[in-house]
Amino acid sequence: MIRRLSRYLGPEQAHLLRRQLRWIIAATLLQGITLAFTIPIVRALLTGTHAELVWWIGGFALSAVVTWLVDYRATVKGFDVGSTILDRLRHRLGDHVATLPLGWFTPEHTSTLGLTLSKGVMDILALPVRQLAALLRSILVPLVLIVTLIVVDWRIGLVALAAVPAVLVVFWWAGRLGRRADAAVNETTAAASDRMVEFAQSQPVLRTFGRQGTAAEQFDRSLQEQARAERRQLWLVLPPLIVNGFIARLVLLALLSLVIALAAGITDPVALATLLATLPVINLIVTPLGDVAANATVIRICAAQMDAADAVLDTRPLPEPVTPTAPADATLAFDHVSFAYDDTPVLHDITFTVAQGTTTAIVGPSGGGKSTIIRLAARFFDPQHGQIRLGGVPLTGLGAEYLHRAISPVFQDSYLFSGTLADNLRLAREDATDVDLDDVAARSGLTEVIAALPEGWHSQVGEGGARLSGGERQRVALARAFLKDAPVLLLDEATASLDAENGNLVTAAIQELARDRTVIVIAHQLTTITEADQILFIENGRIAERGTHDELLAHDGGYATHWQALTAATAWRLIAP
Ligand SMILES: Nc1ncnc2c1ncn2[C@@H]1O[C@H](COP(=O)(O)OP(=O)(O)OP(=O)(O)O)[C@@H](O)[C@H]1O
Repeated sequence: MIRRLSRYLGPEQAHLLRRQLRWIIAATLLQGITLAFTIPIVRALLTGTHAELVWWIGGFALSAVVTWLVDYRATVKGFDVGSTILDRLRHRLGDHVATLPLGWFTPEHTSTLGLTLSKGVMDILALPVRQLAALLRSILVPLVLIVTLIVVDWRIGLVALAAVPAVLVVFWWAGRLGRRADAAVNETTAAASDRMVEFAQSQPVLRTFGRQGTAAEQFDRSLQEQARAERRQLWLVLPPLIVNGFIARLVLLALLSLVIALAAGITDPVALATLLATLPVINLIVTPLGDVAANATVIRICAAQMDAADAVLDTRPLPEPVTPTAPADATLAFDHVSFAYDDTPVLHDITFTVAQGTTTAIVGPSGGGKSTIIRLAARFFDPQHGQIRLGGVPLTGLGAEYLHRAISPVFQDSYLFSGTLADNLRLAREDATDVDLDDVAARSGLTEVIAALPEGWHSQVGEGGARLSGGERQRVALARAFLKDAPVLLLDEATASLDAENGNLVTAAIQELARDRTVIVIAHQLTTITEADQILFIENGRIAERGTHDELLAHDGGYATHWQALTAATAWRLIAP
């Protein structure tokens, strides 16, 4: 655990933790010594002189003041470590996440990451700020007092010492039992927050179709699963707490019985007073021993959050070449590529070439693997088998910078950041002038949209572009691609959900954007398909057929059937109004 905290602090700041540990150990040892003064004070009260009593009380007071000062110092150091971890861990997680493959950002990972960055980091913070000192106190203070007891009467000291291994076993047991339950709680909490976001976002669709009930049931079910996991966690935490309390009481009973038995055989008043003076110390040993299981529970919660943070930090970024190689041209080639999401194979032995400046349309039934091909071309992931090359260079040898410079992706879910319209476009090219912005706006059908907005280019688009319509968001995404002016265009032509006017505008913009570029497009528009230089018909993760539109129609296979369905659907849409 200390090693993991040091890792979060980094090599330059790890000394802060070592320094804090030294102060905590000094404070807890001093606390034990201060409490040990109880024995001579009680003995002096019962049998000593006034001068002796004053002397011991003075020693106690001095020790208490020094303890308080050292403890204060340890607390301050704890806050130093805590605030450094808060800052560094969040930054490290942020920096690392920025290097992860784009394919890592599934809804499950992003909601777990959100929990780790908020609640998780705060739980980890509790460790240096509070919990480390509490844990060391519950172990070191009893140990100092046990040593004192051994000095006073070795028999009482040894009985107290015998309790230590039993309590340590409980500590280990509490940690082990709870860890399993924590994993279930973390998983169900992430799932519930996922459902909650989905439930809120899907309200318009659900209400339109009168299906609030179904989604509410799903949301309710995930909350119930979360509550069930939390109940189970409570049940698993309980047995070690009960056993810990039982051991503490057993030790107290054994020690009290021993003191009484020993006192019965003593006649010397000073020896008797010394023996009775151990009674308050015995109580001071047993109380912290009884807190060990509770401490173990809190530490375990911190450890579970550390596991979640480590899972992110240990996710490997895609390998980057030592010396990136520039692509010779904009020809894109898939060479015997196979790919699986985790253990589920999705693409099998995909081989094709998109010559520079040509368009390849990908068509096929839903779930066949079309989007996965585009994601691989944008290097969201690396394929498990085969190679993808741009301008003769494998994507793994190209390096992120050459790749991002060469490729413009325009996907269905192109994200807009909360900020102004101009900010969103300048993501594609920071130094774009106002004239450049107006130029790409005209080419992507954005000019009227901007004219209609109260603050024009400086209008806020809202989180995720919520203040723009679907068609307007797509045109912004296209304008970004125009501005970036990359030689390769990866496109998901999702115009089906747009109205006729928006659909035509977007299609026209796409056609202009595609001119003279290397294009892979998941095609839905009939003209995009018929005008493509090459069509790949993807079915069940394989290239089932390939060729031009006329060749594939003549072949009269899966593509021809797919085409008939597409044209029928389009004709129906045109006639229906
Ligand atoms: N991130 C993911 N993790 C696991 N499986 C995935 C993931 N993305 C897609 N899949 C699965 O991979 C298969 C191919 O999906 P893909 O999105 O590539 O198909 P598609 O042909 O583009 O479908 P559509 O036309 O419906 O968008 C599907 O079975 C899908 O469920």
